[in-house]
Amino acid sequence: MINFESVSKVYPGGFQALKNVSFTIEKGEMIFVAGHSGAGKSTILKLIAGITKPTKGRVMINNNDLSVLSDNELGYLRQHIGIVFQDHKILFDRNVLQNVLLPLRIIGYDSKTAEKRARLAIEKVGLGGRENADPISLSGGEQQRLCIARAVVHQPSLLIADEPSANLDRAYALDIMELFKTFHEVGTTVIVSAHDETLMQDYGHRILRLQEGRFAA
Ligand SMILES: Nc1ncnc2c1ncn2[C@@H]1O[C@H](COP(=O)(O)OP(=O)(O)OP(=O)(O)O)[C@@H](O)[C@H]1O
Repeated sequence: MINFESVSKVYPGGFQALKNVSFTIEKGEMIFVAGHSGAGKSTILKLIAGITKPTKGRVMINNNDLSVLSDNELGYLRQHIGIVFQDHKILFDRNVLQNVLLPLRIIGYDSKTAEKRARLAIEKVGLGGRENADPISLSGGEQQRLCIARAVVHQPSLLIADEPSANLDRAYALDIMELFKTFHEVGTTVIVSAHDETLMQDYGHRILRLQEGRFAA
């Protein structure tokens, strides 16, 4: 369970990205974070991933206050989180399989198990057969699928995606949402942000609507 308790975030330079925000996300829930550019969506996701810390308030995951965890404890927690970043973070000097293998190498999987899992994840996101492709040869939608394969290859219990459908045609964007739905259906907690709320409407999941760092009325 994720719990934001009166969380504010002021970035160096003084910009207040979040203003006293409180909410709870249940284990196994799928939830959307909506809002215009600059509303604070990425800040919420980065706080959940422990990438940045609140200026005020507490971010709790399974009753652990992220601010007081040691680097080792945070590292352990992140092994249970998969993140799809807004800026992809694909390594273009490695092929599709090598990109997906990377998180497993970091966790320390043996190479045989790692390769088996990576191939399964690639298959799952619809990129089967493209294992040896250079990422640069993939379309935007396929690159996004590669990022999703890399985020889920270690079977995280929490999957966070920051604007995964940005820059994609509507049909591709909806396909990506469907893919997230399949992870939710097997019990993963899934948090997806987007500025286009129409992509979220058909799912019936909760939408956290942000406006200038607060929940919209
Ligand atoms: N590291 C930072 N330093 C200073 N200001 C920041 C930093 N990160 C974000 N901000 C500012 O905080 C505000 C909220 O940013 P955030 O990235 O959370 O918004 P967002 O809703 O995800 O927007 P977008 O959809 O454009 O990514 C923005 O005005 C942004 O410029």
